[in-house]
Amino acid sequence: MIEVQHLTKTYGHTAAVDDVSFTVRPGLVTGFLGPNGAGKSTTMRAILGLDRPSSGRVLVDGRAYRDLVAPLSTIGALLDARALDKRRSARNHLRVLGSTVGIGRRRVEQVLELVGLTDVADRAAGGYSLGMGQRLGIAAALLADPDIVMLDEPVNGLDPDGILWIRTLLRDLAAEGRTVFLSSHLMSEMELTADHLVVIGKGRIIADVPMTELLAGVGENRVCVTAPQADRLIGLLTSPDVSVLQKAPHVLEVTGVPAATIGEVAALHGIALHDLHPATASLEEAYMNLTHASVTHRGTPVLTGSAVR
Ligand SMILES: Nc1ncnc2c1ncn2[C@@H]1O[C@H](COP(=O)(O)OP(=O)(O)OP(=O)(O)O)[C@@H](O)[C@H]1O
Repeated sequence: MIEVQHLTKTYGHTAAVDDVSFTVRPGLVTGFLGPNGAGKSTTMRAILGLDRPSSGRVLVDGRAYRDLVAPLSTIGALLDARALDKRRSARNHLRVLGSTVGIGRRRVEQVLELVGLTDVADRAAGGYSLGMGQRLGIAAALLADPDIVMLDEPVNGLDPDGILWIRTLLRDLAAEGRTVFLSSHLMSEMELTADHLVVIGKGRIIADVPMTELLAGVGENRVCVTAPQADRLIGLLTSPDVSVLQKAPHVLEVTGVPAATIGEVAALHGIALHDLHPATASLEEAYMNLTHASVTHRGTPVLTGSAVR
């Protein structure tokens, strides 16, 4: 378990993290989300004792990181996959890391196999692709078979096969009763991987909720309808309590009427429906709603056509 208690970290006059409290529980995959600069890495660094909190504290299995008896087998972490000696091979990197805590060569070979690096294990890590480097970082995090796994952007640079692999791995680790905590900007991937979410914006916690609860709160009361005669249906559904959004010529999103009622109205007027289902929100949509006010680094739309000239 990881317990973050009233954590504040300031750099100069700026609070990177401001009175943040949450608990990461065993047996679940907990996702850590937030816009760029929200404070995710700062929080993760504080968990590992790499940054000293300005106030508050972080406990890992009940102790501050520096007080852990066996830190590597308590929490395995990947914060920055590039932070390693680039001249060293993956095999040597893991052997050196393992030797500091009595981990033998057999376990090194096991994790190399687990992350799919056995074939390239003797090549210098400096020549690895981004995805291979990530795999090596994940191997290092798992080396001492830790109870808690914490990964900052683990899917960064992984190919589709690698993304599926890490998703399955993290879900399996949680199913074994371990604590899994990961950050990612890939909402679709987080939606498939995490059971619980902690969302941070401008250094403060915006949400600390089960995934199902977050998604249920957004999709409520909306129904997707596909009908070739969508225009006729709009006319029949229009009322002060109902809003109809035409998402495509034949596709409507209706709020305020149950799917069954829409089906009955359509049947009564001989309107064919090609599809009718309650809308489910995506994590991306829920996340955008939550964090809209907390985005500090926003791009501007690309201008096209006459607007450029
Ligand atoms: N060493 C530092 N010195 C000064 N400011 C820092 C330092 N580290 C982080 N910050 C600031 O703290 C804030 C939070 O940064 P942090 O890296 O924790 O965000 P993040 O959520 O991990 O962002 P990203 O998604 O872009 O990785 C940012 O405003 C950042 O500029």
